[in-house]
Amino acid sequence: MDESRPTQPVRPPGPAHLLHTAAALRDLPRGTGDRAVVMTMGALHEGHATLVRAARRRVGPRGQVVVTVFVNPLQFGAGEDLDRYPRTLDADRELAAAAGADVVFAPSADEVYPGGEPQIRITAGPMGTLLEGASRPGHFDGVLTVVAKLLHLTAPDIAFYGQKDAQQLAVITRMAADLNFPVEIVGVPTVREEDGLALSSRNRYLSAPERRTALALSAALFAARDRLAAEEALRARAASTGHPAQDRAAALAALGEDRAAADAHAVAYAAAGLPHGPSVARAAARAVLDDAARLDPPLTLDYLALVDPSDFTEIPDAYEGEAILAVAAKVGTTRLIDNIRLVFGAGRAGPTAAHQGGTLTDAASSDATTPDGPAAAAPATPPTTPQGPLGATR
Ligand SMILES: Nc1ncnc2c1ncn2[C@@H]1O[C@H](COP(=O)(O)OP(=O)(O)OP(=O)(O)O)[C@@H](O)[C@H]1O
Ligand SMILES: CC(C)(CO)[C@@H](O)C(=O)[O-]
Ligand code: BAL
Repeated sequence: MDESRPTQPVRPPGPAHLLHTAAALRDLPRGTGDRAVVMTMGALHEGHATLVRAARRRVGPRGQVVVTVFVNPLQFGAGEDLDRYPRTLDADRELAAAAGADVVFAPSADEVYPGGEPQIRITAGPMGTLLEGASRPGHFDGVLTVVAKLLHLTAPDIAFYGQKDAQQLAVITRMAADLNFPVEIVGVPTVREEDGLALSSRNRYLSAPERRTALALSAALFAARDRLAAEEALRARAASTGHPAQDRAAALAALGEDRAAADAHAVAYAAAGLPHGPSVARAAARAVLDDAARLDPPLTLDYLALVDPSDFTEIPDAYEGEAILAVAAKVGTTRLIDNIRLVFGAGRAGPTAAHQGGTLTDAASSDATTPDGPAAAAPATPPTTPQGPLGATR
């Protein structure tokens, strides 16, 4: 290879190459580097762009980035928003190209399911029946079936998915490992609006008052994270003095903490040495969601769950390690989800965040210095511990 030859650009500037058929995709030359895929349902936003940039960065100028745009009927339940889901292919093509995509693959339903609904499907197993799977029966079977098909059609080396859809990322990671898909699955931290709302294509359904109410989802998660941080600090202070109850006032003053009820809870637990974190985190989040249920328009909670990232079962109070606090709720007719990663017990580390042009990106650890940086670039987590979503700091 002649190293002196320029390697960029691999694609002339302009909209990404648009392909509609499996045959056209099969004929697409692979180039000399890795191929990455970012699967979407379209109506692209900065969250998707972040995935595409992470993919481009990972494969480099010689690699190839394919974005799929397909609103998969199989993962929508009866009465869900399949028909009104936003379709904005021209704008998607522009956004994908600007973020570094070479190709947009936008097949029709007939192209993906030429024989109609497939008789044979992938099942998501027990994890697929919990949380999102409980609220949307069959959803993850539909997701995995189309993801498997799109992996076969696009034949990538690496596939990128957002941690905003934490359970989806977990079941896809599991499927790739359990069924020996020759692809690396990479999770990308959640991108948020400045005020905390996780970017989502469905946000465009929200009226201004509904959007204000919808802020309660992220606010609830941040409340849990902050309450946990305050409680940890109190416990550390109490432990360092050996007289927890007497030091309560000093500890609170040092922390600038003034929410009496939660403080009392934290200090009582600290003094008694009881298991603490999970119940405190749940209560803090629930308080915000309860308030939001009284707003106009109200938030209608579907679930708030604090789960083990390896199987999405609820964690016990004595739990230590990483957990996912996940929420789903409806505002008006719009159903939204969000989550953050929390760490309990000895392994607890402070959450971090990074700014990016009016959006915030949840970060996995203090070394996650760029919005879609190390966490996105890191290899996929082992199959039994899918990358959890991340504790956002605002
Ligand atoms: N805010 C976000 N941050 C990071 N990744 C995201 C974000 N929003 C979506 N993604 C990821 O983009 C990919 C495509 O998702 P999708 O097209 O369903 O977008 P969406 O915004 O989640 O849409 P919806 O509102 O329908 O849930 C998924 O891997 C998803 O997790
Ligand atoms: C992974 C996916 C593209 C499958 O339709 C979809 O569930 C999504 O956009 O998250
Ligand atoms: N973003 C997950 C796809 C869905 O809600 O159907």
